[in-house]
Amino acid sequence: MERTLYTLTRPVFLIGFMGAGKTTMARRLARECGLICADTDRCMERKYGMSAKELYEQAGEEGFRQMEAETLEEFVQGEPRIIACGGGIVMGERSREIIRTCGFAVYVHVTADESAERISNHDSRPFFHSMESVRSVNQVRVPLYEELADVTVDSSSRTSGRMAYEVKDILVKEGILCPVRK
Ligand SMILES: Nc1ncnc2c1ncn2[C@@H]1O[C@H](COP(=O)(O)OP(=O)(O)O)[C@@H](O)[C@H]1O
Ligand SMILES: O=C(O)C1=C[C@@H](OP(=O)(O)O)[C@@H](O)[C@H](O)C1
Ligand SMILES: [Mg+2]
Repeated sequence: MERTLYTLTRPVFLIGFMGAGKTTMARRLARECGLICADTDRCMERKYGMSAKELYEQAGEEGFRQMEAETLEEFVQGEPRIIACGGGIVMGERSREIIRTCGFAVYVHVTADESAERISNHDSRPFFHSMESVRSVNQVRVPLYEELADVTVDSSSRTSGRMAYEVKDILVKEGILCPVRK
């Protein structure tokens, strides 16, 4: 039996705190629907030859946000795709503008505590040196995620597979994800 393939009418941005499952869900959703997916971190890692955390440490907050904005700009110029954004992308004004004006934003919600439980290697992300730091960074960002969100999905007690189905349904209902053939 042939599966249904889909096309996107607009780029879809997955936003939310580290550990929300944006990267995992973007891949699942893309595989499930036959779509292209992209990840700001993976793209920057390929381009600059180092991990996102190393890039963050080397470029600093401002430099890293600038690189993210440039990456988003490239993504939105191409064919619409599912875009897993780095958790701090909302700290960049240019990135917020792109997310607000160029597509549909799905806020994948996770609590700071759940995020810390999921990320087994705390050395792989900035800000994970203490729970106070994780909580305070999250607190600053939540209003920005909420402001940009076209829709919010809760990742608590849900597998990435279930989340991908939930987001797929939402995107179909919103007319953003359209079946192309049986
Ligand atoms: N829905 C989920 N429930 C539990 N753990 C998850 C879920 N989605 C992803 N994870 C795990 O959490 C960690 C971070 O996932 P990732 O997709 O990299 O998140 P993000 O890109 O939002 O930082 C990974 O170890 C991943 O396997
Ligand atoms: O929140 C942040 O500032 C960051 C989140 C990470 O992405 P994920 O949200 O995909 O983990 C990555 O961009 C980098 O380590 C910085
Ligand atoms: Mg990610």
